[in-house]
Amino acid sequence: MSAAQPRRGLLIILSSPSGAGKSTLSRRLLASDSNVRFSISATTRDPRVGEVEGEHYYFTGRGEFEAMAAADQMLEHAEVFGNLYGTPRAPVERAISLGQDVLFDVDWQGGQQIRNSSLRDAVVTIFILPPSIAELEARLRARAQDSDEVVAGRMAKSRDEISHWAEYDYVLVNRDLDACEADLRAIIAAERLRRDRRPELLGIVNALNREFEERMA
Ligand SMILES: Nc1ncnc2c1ncn2[C@@H]1O[C@H](COP(=O)(O)OP(=O)(O)OP(=O)(O)O)[C@@H](O)[C@H]1O
Ligand SMILES: Nc1nc2c(ncn2[C@@H]2O[C@H](COP(=O)(O)O)[C@@H](O)[C@H]2O)c(=O)[nH]1
Repeated sequence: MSAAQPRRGLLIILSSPSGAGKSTLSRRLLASDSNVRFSISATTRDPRVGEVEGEHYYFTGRGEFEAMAAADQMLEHAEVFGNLYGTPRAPVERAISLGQDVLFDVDWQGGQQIRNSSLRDAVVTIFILPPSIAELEARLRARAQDSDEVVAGRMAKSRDEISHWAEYDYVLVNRDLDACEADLRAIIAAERLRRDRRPELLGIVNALNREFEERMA
């Protein structure tokens, strides 16, 4: 890696139907990997019990949210389950320019928008499947943070979210949490290696091409 080109962080995107385990996996990863930081989204949804402003989300009104989006301050934004959610752009750009990897918990619409953004070269997308629909519902109910009506709404949307699985680079099944976390770490380790080796590989390929040209001269 040359001094003129500092290593850029990865954008690691996690998507899944609601309740498959993105937040749980994110918490585990963030607790043990100091080079990953979480992208704190803005949302118009009401805070759940225990959710902290600026830690879990930036809780905003619709007007404020729409003004940020109109000012191009969001890397992506979408309506999910009747609320607006979006990723503030500046913290992500700052973190990756410092070489930190950024973890996103976003729905398929957010995943698509980030994958199509100017940062696409550094994006790694991972979709988390539940082992079954019955288990997905059981997890949403066991989390005990949403009303029956909200759980029903999220279950109704889960098929649509799952239909986007093949758009992702990697797909994991979160049956056993420890095993799924291990797979997630393995993906991140491999993607870091791929990014870190790229400058060296480009140098080697350039040298090989020069050699071809010398032989043809
Ligand atoms: N492998 C697992 N086995 C059993 N329970 C799990 C597993 N993974 C997560 N859970 C539990 O399932 C519930 C939902 O998980 P979590 O909140 O992480 O889902 P999520 O995908 O982030 O949902 P949302 O999209 O609604 O934010 C939590 O109570 C969590 O403890
Ligand atoms: N497109 C985006 N989706 C987001 C963002 N932040 C969260 N989400 C997704 O919303 C649902 C519901 O989240 P919850 O916290 O209300 O359970 C879930 O699928 C998240 O992945 C975002 O910034 N952009």
